[in-house]
Amino acid sequence: MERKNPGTDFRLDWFENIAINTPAAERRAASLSARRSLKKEWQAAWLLNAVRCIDLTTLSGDDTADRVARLCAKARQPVDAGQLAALGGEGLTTGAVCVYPTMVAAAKRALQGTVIPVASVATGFPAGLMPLDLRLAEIRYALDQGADEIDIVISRALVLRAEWAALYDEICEMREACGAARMKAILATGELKTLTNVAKASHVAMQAGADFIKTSTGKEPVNATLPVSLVMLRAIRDYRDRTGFAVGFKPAGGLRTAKDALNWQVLMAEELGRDWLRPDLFRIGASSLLADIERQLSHHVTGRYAAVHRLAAG
Ligand SMILES: O=C[C@H](O)COP(=O)(O)O
Repeated sequence: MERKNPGTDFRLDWFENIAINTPAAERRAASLSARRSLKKEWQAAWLLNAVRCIDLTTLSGDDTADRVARLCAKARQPVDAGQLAALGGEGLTTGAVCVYPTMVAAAKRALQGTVIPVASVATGFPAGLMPLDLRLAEIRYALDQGADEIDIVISRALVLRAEWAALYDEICEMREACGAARMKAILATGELKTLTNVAKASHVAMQAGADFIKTSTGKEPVNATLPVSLVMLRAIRDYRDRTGFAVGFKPAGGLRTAKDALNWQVLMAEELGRDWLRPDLFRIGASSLLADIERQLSHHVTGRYAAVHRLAAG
């Protein structure tokens, strides 16, 4: 996957005066479903779109090559073929799979013959508490194994100490190590304390050349939330207005229900427009979301068959 965001010089003036009004962001996020209800007949299409944007993930201490192979089989055919045909979604795959660096080779083998990218976490995921040279070496290792995309973690301490230039320099080095591979910067928002920090870290990551900004590792006590996502999406919009570059967004961690998949897509559409709802600009990082989407899709298929039978019966 080719990267798109060349980054910029460090521009503190683009974000130093940002101050996010947390209650206002929370109110806006909380009123999402009241403002936008998706028509039932369109829900299956939105759910299928969510599937093609999923980074199907396994990041467990007991991962094995066999588990990764099963995950990849699911990525190739995420929804029952009969259901997909009934809904007009033939050929659908997930957006990518996401694994630890030592599982990349197994994932590449299992995905041979497809164009499904393999994303690898790196840089000492999830905490990132390793010397920088080791974190950079891990990126190079994952690429050597065949990773197409790299999900880096940022140093939370640099955010908490407001060392923005140091954060920028570190992410630039990671960006360079990633070469042509798409780089997603995990902000670990649940550990950044304030929404203002989330906004500022988003700007720094984009200026340093992140192709995506991602909310969470899935390992923090609080993972993806709608208020955090709202703030990140507005930072993406601001960066696009200043530079012309569209940076992608990846909510991740704790997204488990079809309703989550719909809510996050509606938020994206509201803040950035429907054009952003495609795998090169939107991914959902999730290990267990697909099961609920499948369940909900099967209701849509059943509903459609019931309607056809009613019509046939006359
Ligand atoms: O990047 C993806 C996350 O680690 C997935 O988190 P999850 O297991 O809560 O879905």
